[in-house]
Amino acid sequence: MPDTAILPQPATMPGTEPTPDAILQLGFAFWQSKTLLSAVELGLFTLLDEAGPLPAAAVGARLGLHPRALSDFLDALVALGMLGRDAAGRYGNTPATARYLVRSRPGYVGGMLEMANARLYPYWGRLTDGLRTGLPQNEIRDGQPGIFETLYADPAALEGFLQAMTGLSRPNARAMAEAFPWGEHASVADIGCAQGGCLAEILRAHPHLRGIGYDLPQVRPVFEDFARGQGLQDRMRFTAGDFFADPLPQAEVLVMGHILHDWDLEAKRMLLRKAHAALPPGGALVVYDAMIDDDRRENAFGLLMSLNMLVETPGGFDYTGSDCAGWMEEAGFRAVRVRHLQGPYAMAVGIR
Ligand SMILES: C[S@@+](CC[C@H](N)C(=O)[O-])C[C@H]1O[C@@H](n2cnc3c(N)ncnc32)[C@H](O)[C@@H]1O
Repeated sequence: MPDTAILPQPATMPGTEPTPDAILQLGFAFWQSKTLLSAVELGLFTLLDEAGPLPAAAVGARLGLHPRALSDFLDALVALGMLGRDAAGRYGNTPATARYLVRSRPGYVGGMLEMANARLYPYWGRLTDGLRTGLPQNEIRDGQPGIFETLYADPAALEGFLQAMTGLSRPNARAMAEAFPWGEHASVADIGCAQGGCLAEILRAHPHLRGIGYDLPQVRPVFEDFARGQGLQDRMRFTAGDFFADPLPQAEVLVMGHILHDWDLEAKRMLLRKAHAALPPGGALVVYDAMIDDDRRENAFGLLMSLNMLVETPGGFDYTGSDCAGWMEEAGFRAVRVRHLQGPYAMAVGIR
C-alpha cells in the first residue's frame, strides 16, 4: 500500500473552492502591525490613560497629527480591537491596552514594540536579501557593529532594550517560577539577565532564594535601579561578565533565557559546556526560548523568531526542544526534560 500521507493531497474538498481570504489577510498583515506600532511610537495609549477618553480632534492636537487620516487611524485601531469608542465619539483604551501599552504601568510590553517599530520593521523589509545571502540585515549590513554593541553605546537605547526584555520575559518567568522545583535549591543566577525582570519574578515567588544577575558591565546601573525599585536589592545582586571570556557565576541553578538563540551552534554548545562546568553536582540549568515544536510545523512564532535571528545576528537561530535536549546531553547534563511554559515558549531543564 502506498503511504497516502506522502501522495499529493487534493487542494479542495469536493464541491468547495478555496478562497484567497487567508492569503490576502496574511499578505497585508503588516498594515495592522504598523498601525499598532505607530500608535505605540506616538504614545497614544499612554495619552488616553493620562487624559481619559478623548475625541479625535483632541487626540490629534495632543499628538501633533494631521487631520487627514486621524479618524481612519483611530477607527482602524477600534476595528482591530486596540481602542474603544463611546457613544459621544470619544476614544479610550481597552482593558488590555490600558494594562500593557501604558508606559508607566509595570506590565508595559510597548518597549519591545517600540524596538520592533524602530529597528525590526525597517530591517525586516530586507528579509529577502537575508534569505538570499544568509547575512544579517540590521546595522551590521550598513557597516556598523551588531545589535548589542549599538544598543550598549547609547544608555537610553540600552535601558529601553533591557526594560523591553522584562516586558517580553515576565510571563515566562511567572510560568518558570511555578514549573521548576525551586524549593530544592537556594540560589539562582540568570545568565544574560538584562534588567533582572526574570530573576525578580522568581525571587518574589520563592522568598528563600537568592539571585545573581550576570550580564555585561554596562547593564549594572539599570539592574541595580530595577532591583531597588522592586525592593529586592538585598536578595539580587549583579555580577559583571562576558560569557565568552569570563567564568560564569556560582549558583545552584543557572538560567539562560533568550540567550542561546542569539548565537551559532558552536557558541551554543560552548555556553552549555560552560554552564555545566560552573554548576555544582545536583545543580540545574534552565534554558528557555520560543522553542520550535519538534516537527517544525506549529510554533510559527518560534520559526519567525529564528528568521528574526537571521535579520539581527551573524549566526543565531532558534531550535526545537529536542535540539536543545541533545546539545545539553552532549554537554554532560542528565535527566534533561523539555516543558511548555506559556504561549510559544518552552524550557529545557538538565541536571549536572
Ligand atoms: C536577548 S537578551 C535576554 C535577556 C533575558 N535573559 C530575557 O530573556 O529577558 C540577551 C542578554 O544577553 C546579554 N549579553 C549579550 N552578550 C553577552 C555577553 N557576551 N556576556 C554576557 N551577557 C551578554 C545582553 O546584554 C542581554 O541582556
